[in-house]
Amino acid sequence: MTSTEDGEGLAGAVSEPPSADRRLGAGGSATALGGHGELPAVRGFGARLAETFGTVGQLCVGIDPHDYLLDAWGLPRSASGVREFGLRVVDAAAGLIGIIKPQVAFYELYGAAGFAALEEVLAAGRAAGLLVIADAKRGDIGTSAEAYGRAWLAAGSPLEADAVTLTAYAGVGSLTAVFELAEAAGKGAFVLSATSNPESFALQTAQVATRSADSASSAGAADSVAGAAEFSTAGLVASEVSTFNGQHGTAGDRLGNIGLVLGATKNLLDYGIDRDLLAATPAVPVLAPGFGFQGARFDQVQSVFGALTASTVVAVSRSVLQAGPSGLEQSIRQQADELAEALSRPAAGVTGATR
Ligand SMILES: O=C(O)c1cc(=O)[nH]c(=O)n1[C@@H]1O[C@H](COP(=O)(O)O)[C@@H](O)[C@H]1O
Repeated sequence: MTSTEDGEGLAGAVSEPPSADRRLGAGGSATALGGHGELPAVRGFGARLAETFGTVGQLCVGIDPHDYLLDAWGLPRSASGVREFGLRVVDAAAGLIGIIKPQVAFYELYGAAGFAALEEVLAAGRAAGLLVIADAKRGDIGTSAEAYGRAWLAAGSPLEADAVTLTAYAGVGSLTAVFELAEAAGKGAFVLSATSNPESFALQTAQVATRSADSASSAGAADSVAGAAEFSTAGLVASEVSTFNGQHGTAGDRLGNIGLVLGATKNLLDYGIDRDLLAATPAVPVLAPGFGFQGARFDQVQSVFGALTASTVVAVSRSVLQAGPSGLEQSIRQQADELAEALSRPAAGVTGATR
């Protein structure tokens, strides 16, 4: 009997079949998630995200305990400091907004004790009813990526979150097992496509050719020659994620379960991102960092994201966290109001920001 069969859960499994495809089967199975018999119908991450947008809005507060913020908050630069920092953000966010995004790097800094702190923050966020996006930016060849998926998304895993950020440098296909595991578990993932940092431009706008028939008819494709389509790297990632959502998920859900990271500081057209195609049902959920400290403003959301605006998680970290523990709640409330106000205005242009 494997540990998944005896109910210990995926995270502790030591002898499993070699591929997620085999584990999950065509439609997924409860065994893959450490359960028994048929997989119970789970609510998709896209559906849960859409509900959150409808009830508490699109703001996401990042939990990024930089050293200087720990100092300013009067907390030690240690695992107990980042634990306390994260738990205070969870307390302040609960009831005001619906999504948090702990930045794993600031916990990993403190090794095993940091991960123990992160486990507590993730659990507290989920217990408070928040959607928790673990910003871990994982990715690897398929078999290792699958283990990352289990670590961050499997029910009962110590690091269980509602969604995880992924990198697709090994190819979007290398993440298939994570996508399938996410779907089966009602979880989500956000794959880096056009990142907010200035260094991203050359790599993510580089043109790549593909002969994938699916890709050729999807987002980001430029003129094609004899079945080959030209994509930017960012556009290819977007296309493949969009294709996955189109072939999976629950019919009728407005949002797919697998999303993209698109930086708010970017002109998405420069990156080969076709917002209209990605917004077609099921729309690709977008995680959008880059507001505040990196320069983007809430009044630019509609111009940057266009048709994707209603599918976008608007993420802020330092610009909220700098308010300190005593001003945190007020700062979150204020930013949530400002964002709601900006999104309620009629859209002006759709050409995108310039940075
Ligand atoms: O995946 C992310 O969240 C992410 C992607 C990206 O393109 N740019 C980006 O800034 N991020 C993360 O979003 C957060 C931004 O923090 P602030 O600039 O303080 O709001 C950090 O945790 C980054 O690691």
